[in-house]
Amino acid sequence: MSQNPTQLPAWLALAEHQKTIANTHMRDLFRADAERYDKFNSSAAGISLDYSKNRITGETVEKLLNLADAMQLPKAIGEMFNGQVINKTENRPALHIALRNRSNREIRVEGENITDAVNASLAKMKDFTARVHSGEFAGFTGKKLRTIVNIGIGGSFLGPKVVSDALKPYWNDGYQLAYIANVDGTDFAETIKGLDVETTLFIVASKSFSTLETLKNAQAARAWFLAQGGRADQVKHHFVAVSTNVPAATAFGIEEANMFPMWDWVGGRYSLWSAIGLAQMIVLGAQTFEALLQGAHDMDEHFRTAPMAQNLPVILGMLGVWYQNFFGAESHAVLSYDEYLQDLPNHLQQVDMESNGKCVTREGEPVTYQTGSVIWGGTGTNGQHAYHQLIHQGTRLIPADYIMPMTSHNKLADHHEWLFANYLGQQQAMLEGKTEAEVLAELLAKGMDAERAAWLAPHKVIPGNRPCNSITFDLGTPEVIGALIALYEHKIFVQGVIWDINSFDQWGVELGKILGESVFSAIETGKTDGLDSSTASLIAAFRAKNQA
Ligand SMILES: O=P(O)(O)OC[C@H]1O[C@](O)(CO)[C@@H](O)[C@@H]1O
Repeated sequence: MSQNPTQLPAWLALAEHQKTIANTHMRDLFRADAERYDKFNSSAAGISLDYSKNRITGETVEKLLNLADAMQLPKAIGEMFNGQVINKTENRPALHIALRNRSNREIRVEGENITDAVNASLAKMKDFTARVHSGEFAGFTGKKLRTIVNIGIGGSFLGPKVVSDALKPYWNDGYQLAYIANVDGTDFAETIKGLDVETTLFIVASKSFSTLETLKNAQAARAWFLAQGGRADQVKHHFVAVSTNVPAATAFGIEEANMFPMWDWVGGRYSLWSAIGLAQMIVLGAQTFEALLQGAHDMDEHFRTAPMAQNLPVILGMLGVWYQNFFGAESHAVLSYDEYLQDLPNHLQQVDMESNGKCVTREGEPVTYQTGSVIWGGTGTNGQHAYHQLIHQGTRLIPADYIMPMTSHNKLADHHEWLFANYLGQQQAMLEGKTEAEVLAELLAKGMDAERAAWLAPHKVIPGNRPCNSITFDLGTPEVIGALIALYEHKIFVQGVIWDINSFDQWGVELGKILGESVFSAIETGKTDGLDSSTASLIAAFRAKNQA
């Protein structure tokens, strides 16, 4: 039997408590307590979290932690870290933490200490990286491989891309890195344009080696390689694979020596720390990649050992539950004031929405409450000239994480000061807003006549009282980026535990894949009997345009 969280006394206490908070404005909470910032602040692994600008009091935090306790969060954390089979529908543990287990703690899966296998894979990645750098592993004409093209999708693309973008200041000189993910010929065509076949290395990154998009793009890359003058027996100089599926990668023409392992106990969306990160290691260098792992490990250790009240993933996760389940919020914005982190919302969309977009409990019973939130976002200040209007004056409550490094890799005039000023200005607007009295006084002071001012004022009122977290760090170093991504991974886990769902399977994406295959065969044969009229008509229209 599942434990329905909504029936727990801890949940009911929160629901009661919410009624008092619902009528409290955060600006009053700040005015009443000069130490509010100090009270709702925590940091770990180079990341500081100021969560004072939330609709909470000390009592709220206590009650949220009671709920975490009642849902046995500490036990669940222990189970994940100890390698228990927590992904029950796929009958496997979820051990991305083992991929960055820098202290070499023993973690056993079916009796085997997987830390050894992880270290061996890392050693193989490092050796390969060194051989690419030195030119020992070279292209078919003997030239050094300088352009790395990662072919993969979902977790074999989004996480790796966040890492390589975030760590651009650390790239080795002379390397290019490109990604091909979509089964849209445009993605392939635009990426391949102008590449030099002699110096291009394709990494086929696919845990399953059966993902349609990746296989189609890998085949297209192989065809391109042959059309550009490469021979079939030279494919091995330009293609390597990261996969659990050795036979499929072998059938593609990749030598077993050039295959890098993956394991069933790593979910695709949590795999950037594994050999799925090979392209990043080549471009960044092994030392930087290991620093990324170290940062994630530091956050893991914090999550595993820190008391709940100071535990960053626990705090972030429980605040999310507070708004999604007790205030009816539907989405959560990730607003990064760091150009290097522009893809973070995309990555978190996959990690969060594929993990917690579930409507049954771990035991398969329908949930009676909201689970995963809609994750969206972008970079500041661009977002301020777009969706911030809705954040400030729309009808929906959208909690937001504002993320920013205190110092910049690219110091330019007073840009960073302005960026930080905007970072804080937006949060102030969310917190304080602007009352009707303030708006009126301003308009009248500007000389507007009283009737026009009274009419205009409601349009300019900003309600405020909209919650946000300030997440800061000194500089986007490899360690910090590792810790930041791990922080969100664990936040998602915390929420999955509270909602009693399995955050590590993804059955919802399977049906569309299967239906895509049957539509494909209908496109080829023209047989649409039994299909709904919309699908059948659109197939007919597509065939009419695409068949000679
Ligand atoms: O690495 P693979 O096996 O090609 O899978 C790619 C992605 O497909 C999914 O299974 C579903 O979209 C993701 O979980 C995964 O990251």
